[in-house]
Parts: sequence; C-alpha cells; structure tokens
Amino acid sequence: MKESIGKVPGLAVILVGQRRDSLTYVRNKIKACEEAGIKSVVAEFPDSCAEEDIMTSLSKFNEDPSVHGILVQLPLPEHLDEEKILNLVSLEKDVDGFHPINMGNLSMRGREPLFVPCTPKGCLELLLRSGVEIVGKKAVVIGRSNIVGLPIALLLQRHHATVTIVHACTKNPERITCEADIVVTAAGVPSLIRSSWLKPGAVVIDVGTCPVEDPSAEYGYRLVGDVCYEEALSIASAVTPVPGGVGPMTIAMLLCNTLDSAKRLYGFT
Ligand SMILES: NC(=O)C1=CN([C@@H]2O[C@H](COP(=O)(O)OP(=O)(O)OC[C@H]3O[C@@H](n4cnc5c(N)ncnc54)[C@H](OP(=O)(O)O)[C@@H]3O)[C@@H](O)[C@H]2O)C=CC1
Ligand SMILES: Nc1nc(=O)c2c([nH]1)NC[C@@H]1CN(c3ccc(C(=O)N[C@@H](CCC(=O)O)C(=O)O)cc3)C=[N+]21
Repeated sequence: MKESIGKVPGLAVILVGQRRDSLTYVRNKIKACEEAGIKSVVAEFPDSCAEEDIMTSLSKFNEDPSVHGILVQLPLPEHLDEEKILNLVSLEKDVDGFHPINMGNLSMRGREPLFVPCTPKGCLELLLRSGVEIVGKKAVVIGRSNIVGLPIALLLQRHHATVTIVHACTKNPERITCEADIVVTAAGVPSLIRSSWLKPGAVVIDVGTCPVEDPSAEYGYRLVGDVCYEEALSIASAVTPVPGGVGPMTIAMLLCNTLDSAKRLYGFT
C-alpha cells in the first residue's frame, strides 16, 4: 500500500431495480474499487421509483467534491427517460463516457473526449497491449449500440483501421467478417460467430455476454459470448474468452477513468 496523500478517488453508482445481471456487474465494480483504494457509493432505487428521485441524487453527486466519477447502471426500467438522465451527469464526472458531448467529441476528428467509454477502451487496450497492428487493417464491428458497438467502431477508426459496422439488418454478414483482420463482436447472440465467418489469422474480440440457464452454476446461469470459442481458435490468431476477457477489462477501464477524473478535479493534471 502506497502512503496516502489524503486525496481519495470516489465513484458513485446509480442502480435502479433488481436485475440479476446489473446487481452482479455493480457488485464486481464495487469490489474492484475496494481493491484499488477507490471510495465507492451506490444509490439504490426501486424499479418503480420516480425520475425526480434519480435526478435529485444525480445532482447531489454532481456537486459532491468527494465524487469524481458517476455511473448510471444500464438498462434503466422502461418508464425512465434514459436520455434525460444521462444528460444530467456532469461532463467532468462522466466516467462511462456516455454523455452526448463526450460521444460527439469521440466521433469528431481533432477533438478529444474527456472520457472514452469503458468497454470500447478495454477492447482497444487488449489490442494495443497484445501488439496487434491496427493502422490500415480491416476491422469489422458487429453491433451499433451507443454504449458498445458505435464507440468501438469510432475508436478503431481513430486508430486508423478501415472500419465496417455489421448489424441485425446486414445481409450475409459472414461475407464481410471473413475479410476482416480484426473482428469485434457485441451482438449478444450466443454462438453467432463460427469459424466460417473468420479469415485465417484474424484477431477476435468477444464483447458479448449472454446469460444462459445452468442449474449447476453458482447463480443458476453462466455467461456465454457471441463466438464459438473453440471453433474460432482453430482459425483465428487470438480470441478473447467469455468470461475472463472483455468484462474484467471494462471494470479496469472504469477504475482508470475514475482515477484520471480524480487527478483532474484535484488539479494534479
Ligand atoms: N463485457 C462487457 O464488458 C460488456 C458486455 N456487453 C454485452 O455486449 C452485448 C451487446 O451489448 P449492447 O450493445 O448493449 O446490446 P444491444 O442489444 O443494444 O445491441 C446489440 C447490437 O447487435 C446487433 N445485432 C443483434 N443481433 C445481430 C445479428 N444476428 N447479427 C448482427 N448484428 C446483430 C444489433 O443490431 P440492430 O442495431 O440492427 O438492432 C445491435 O446493434 C451484450 O451481450 C451485452 O451483454 C455490453 C456491455 C459491456
Ligand atoms: N452504465 C453502464 N456501464 C457499463 O459499463 C455497463 C452497463 N451500464 N450496463 C451493463 C453493461 C455490461 N457490463 C459488464 C461489466 C463487467 C462484466 C464482467 O466483469 N464480466 C465478467 C463475469 C461477470 C460475472 O461474474 O457474471 C467476465 O466477463 O469475466 C460484464 C459486463 C457493463 N455494462
């Protein structure tokens, strides 16, 4: 343990409802904060809560000098206006990088977002630290959601890959993926990616985490990715596993963003 200088990074999480997966992810994030010496607080709301209650809690976190990162766990229940709630998160504490100004800056050339979303940042970190060449390579991203697919595609493009996005309306997606040097898949469809979808030597990042019933597993379910792992390994040069791949990287990048935010707000950088 390093000597403390009395300034501790702080993360606030807003959790609405009792979704089993959300509870697990938030628990994992809090545990990781504890291990890293980041102070965390979770504001829990029932499924039926009023939008104003969340807005009030968010405003308090925005003003609280001991909070440097704010995360609204998604998805929110149907009756809540996700856009309105995410817009209220202070830009300077948006460690998830979901604020439209952060997303806008990520998408524009010559601009830098304050925060890059955690899962996309984790995927990039995996590629860079594994020495995978990105410049000029063909990358295919499967999925175009605001929180995963789209920002991953933007990030790969910023790193000079030639990027194609495949989604649920794409015809014959395997004809597109099988030309890719890098495939990042975030569809949430178990066993979507077979070996026939891949070019020999491709690098495959599996973001998908789909819970499937398994009575013998600890919580009655286990997580599976989008990729037929064993099959993909036989043709690809590298494949990330699920669990134990992108998920833990997402959490690591959340800690990283929270620390960066604390340094900036304390005036260290
Ligand atoms: N490991 C981690 O840290 C994280 C994992 N995840 C996981 O990643 C997955 C995606 O999450 P998220 O982006 O929020 O999910 P969404 O459901 O919001 O988006 C899924 C995307 O995949 C596309 N898609 C769905 N089916 C197909 C298909 N058969 N072929 C091609 N594209 C398809 C959809 O296309 P269209 O737009 O046309 O509907 C959509 O763009 C989930 O399994 C989620 O649990 C998410 C966040 C973090
Ligand atoms: N505002 C917001 N930010 C998010 O970053 C966010 C979100 N909402 N909503 C849901 C998705 C999903 N997500 C995951 C985080 C960790 C694992 C993770 O750690 N997975 C472990 C296993 C987890 C387990 O034990 O079940 C693994 O893949 O090895 C997975 C998925 C973050 N998301």
